[in-house]
Amino acid sequence: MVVLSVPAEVTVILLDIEGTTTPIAFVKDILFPYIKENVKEYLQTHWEEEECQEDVSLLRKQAEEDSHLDGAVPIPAASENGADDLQRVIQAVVDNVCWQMSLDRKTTALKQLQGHMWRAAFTAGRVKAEFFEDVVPAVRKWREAGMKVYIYSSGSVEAQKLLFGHSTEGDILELFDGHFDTKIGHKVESESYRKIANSIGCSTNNILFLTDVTLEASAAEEADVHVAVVVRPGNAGLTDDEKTYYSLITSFSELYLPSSA
Ligand SMILES: CSCCC(=O)C(=O)COP(=O)(O)O
Ligand SMILES: [Mg+2]
Repeated sequence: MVVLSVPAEVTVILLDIEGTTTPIAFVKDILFPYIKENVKEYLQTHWEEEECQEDVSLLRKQAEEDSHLDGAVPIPAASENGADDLQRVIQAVVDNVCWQMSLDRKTTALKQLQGHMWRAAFTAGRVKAEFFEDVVPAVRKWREAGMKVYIYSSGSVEAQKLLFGHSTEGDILELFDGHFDTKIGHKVESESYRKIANSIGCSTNNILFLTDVTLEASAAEEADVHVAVVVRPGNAGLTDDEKTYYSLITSFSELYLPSSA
């Protein structure tokens, strides 16, 4: 087995979700279709609720920022002009969500609505999150060795908590010291990793970030965070240069912690 030695200065392991702890297929084949199939009905049922109105406002603001993009879908403001007008606005929100999802956008607005929609599916037990089999045993071992373990995903913190709280391995939320999402900044921006270190109360070089996306690894590395790229079945392929440049692991069990020896 290949072993990657974790530098002694590392005290925090920061984990991506999709493609790292969880198969991309679970997100693409279960979580995302749930949104596409249910978004219209969800909006119609919850439209009058404050949370739903906040989600729509955020999506409308994002749509304004996106107006220069090819295919962008504007969301008009709802007026008092009756049911037809309301249906027109709801349809625009649906089209905007579907357009963003077709590009796999990671906007905070999209992720916030998705998190709220998944709540019903997870809490009713209709969806259970899946993890690669090495994930839970490794996280337990790291914690026993004194590591702190955090999550950093584009999925909203609320969605992350649903995922780890309702999984095929039960509720494993207690295994994590905290969660970060795009509210702290995007995963392809170095500044996000500096802010995460600051929020945890450590230096960036105390963190090891595990992700499947090399753009994220590169941003983290620029902030002096240690990185390893996780290669899982179903993940996007890496170029030869990326394979040479990055430390690669195919299972969390390949990480060797000197402190656990
Ligand atoms: C509960 S997280 C849902 C997954 C998701 O929406 C997503 O965008 C995953 O992105 P990641 O940053 O974890 O690769
Ligand atoms: Mg990922």
